[in-house]
Parts: sequence; C-alpha cells; structure tokens
Amino acid sequence: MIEVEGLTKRYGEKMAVNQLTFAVRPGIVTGFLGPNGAGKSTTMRMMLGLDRPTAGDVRIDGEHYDRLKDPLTYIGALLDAKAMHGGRSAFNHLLCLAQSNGIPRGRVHEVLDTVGLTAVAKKKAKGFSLGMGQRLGIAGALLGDPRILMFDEPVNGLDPEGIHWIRNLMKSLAAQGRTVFVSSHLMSEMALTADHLVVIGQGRLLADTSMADFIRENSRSYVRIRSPQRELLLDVLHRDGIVVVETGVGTLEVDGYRPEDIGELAARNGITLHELSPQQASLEEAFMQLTAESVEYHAHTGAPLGAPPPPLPGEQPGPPAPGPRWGNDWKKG
Ligand SMILES: Nc1ncnc2c1ncn2[C@@H]1O[C@H](COP(=O)(O)OP(=O)(O)OP(=O)(O)O)[C@@H](O)[C@H]1O
Repeated sequence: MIEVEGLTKRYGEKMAVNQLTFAVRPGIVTGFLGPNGAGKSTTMRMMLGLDRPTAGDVRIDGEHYDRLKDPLTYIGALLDAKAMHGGRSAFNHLLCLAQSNGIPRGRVHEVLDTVGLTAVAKKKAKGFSLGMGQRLGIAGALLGDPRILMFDEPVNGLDPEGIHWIRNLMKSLAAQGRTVFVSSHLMSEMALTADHLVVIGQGRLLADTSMADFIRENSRSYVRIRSPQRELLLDVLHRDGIVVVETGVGTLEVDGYRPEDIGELAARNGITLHELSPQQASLEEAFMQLTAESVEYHAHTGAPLGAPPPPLPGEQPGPPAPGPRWGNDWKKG
C-alpha cells in the first residue's frame, strides 16, 4: 500500500503537486493519469524519496522510503528507462542494484529471463533500443521481488508484443496481491490494464475512483439507433417526449433511455430497426472531459502546416499567415 497525504511540491512559483491525498491499494492495478505537466512524475519521485515534499507525507507500507532497509525489496520502480550507467552491461547494471540491496546474484538471471533480455545480458545498456531499455528498467523494478511496483510510462517505446507483455505482467503482479501503480498517456492501454484510477490536473486530485465509475461519471452514454423508417421513428420518439440527436450519418442518438425501452417502443409502432446499440464513451473521452479545464499546454487545431509558430513572450509577432493563424488558440494556463 502507498499512502499519500497532503503531498505538496513547489518549485519556486510553480505548484507542481498541490495537497494530494490518496492511497494505492494492493491486489489491483491503479492507473495514474493527468495531462502533461500535471505532476505525475514529481509525485512518483516523492514516493521514492528522490524529491523532498514541500509539505505532506508518503508512506510505503506504513514507512517513509528513507527508513526502508533494502528499499528494492519493498518497492520497485521504473521511472526513467535511460537513468542507468550506459557503459555497464545489462547484467552488471542489475548486479550492482542487487548487491546494494542484499539481493542474491541468481535473482539477476531470473529477472533478465522474465523481461526477455537473457540473450543480450552481456551487451552494454547504451546500445539498447528504447524498448530494451524499458525492459531493463522493468527488470530492475522486479529485482527485489517487492510487494509494491511503480511504473512511469512503462509502455513507452515498446512494440505491440511488448505492450501486450507489460499489460499481462502488471495484471499478474496485481493478481499476486501486489500494489501496482502505473502512469501512461496511452488511454486505450490504460483502459485495458487498470482497475482503479487516480487522476490529477495541475497538481490537484481530480478523481480517485474505479475505471468503470470514472468512465460513467465523466462521459455521455446513449443509445444509437438506425431505422429504414427514420421519419416515422422520429415522430414516435417525439410524441413520447424523447429527446433525439440526429447525426449527419443517418443515425439517431437518444440519452437517458435503455435500448430495451426504445426497442419496445419501436416494436409497438411496427417500426423496423437496423441498429439499436448502447454506446459508452471511451476512457480517452472521459479523461478529456474531466481534464479539459486543467490542461496546461493546448496544441493549435486549425493552423495550416508550415504556418509560423506563435511569438515567444516579449517577441514581436511575425507577419500573419494566410488563413487561421498558428497561435490563435494556443495558450498556456
Ligand atoms: N525540477 C524541477 N524544477 C522546476 N519545475 C519542475 C521540476 N520538475 C517538474 N517541474 C514542473 O512541475 C510540473 C509537473 O511536472 P511533472 O514532470 O511532474 O508532470 P507530469 O505529469 O509527469 O508531466 P508529463 O506527463 O508531461 O511527463 C511541470 O510544470 C514541470 O515543469
């Protein structure tokens, strides 16, 4: 279990993490989400004692990180896959970690095998691809057979097979009763992996809830209908006071009713339906809905390619580009 209480980190004027309180429980995968710059990495670094909180507290199974003896046997983490001595071989990198945490040499072979790097164990880490580096970082996290695992963007650089592998690894670690805390910007992947979500924006807690509740509470669910008797169906729905959204592609959308309600109404009126399907928004849509207010860095959406970039603060703007100008809706804050 990881317990975070009132956790706060200020860098000068910047409030990177602001009064965060939540717990990461064992036996499930907890996803950690937030837009760029939300404070995820800073929070994870404070959990590992790599950054000192301005205020608040983190406990790892009831203890502060710096009081843990042989910390790798309590909590294993992948924060930055490149944070290793590139001149060392994969084996020696792991052996150094093992020796400093009282972990037997044989365990190095085990974790190399687990992550699929046995064949390149003698190769220097600086020659590794991004995906191989991620695997080596994951091996380091697993080395001490810890009860708690933390991964910052673990699928970064992994190919589809690697992504599938890490997803199953995280689920199996959680199924063994371990605490698994993982951040990712890949929403489709997160939706398949995490059971619970902690969502932050501009350093503040926005949600601490199950995946299912998060999607339900932050998105629209509706029934999509197609019928060859569209006009007749519209009349019937309107007569019953049902609000219908007509989409451009010939489908109708109805909020607040079950497919059964619509299907029975259509049947009573002898209307043929070609589609009657419940629609639930994706995690990505729910995430964008919840965090819209706390996204710090917005990309421009309508500029033509090749248009000039927005002026930096204090810089004179360049000549206007034809059409919508790059920077019209670019903003920070
Ligand atoms: N060492 C530092 N000095 C000053 N500001 C920092 C430092 N580390 C982080 N920040 C700022 O704190 C805020 C949170 O950064 P952090 O890296 O924790 O966000 P994040 O959610 O991990 O972002 P991303 O998804 O882009 O990786 C950002 O505004 C960042 O610029």
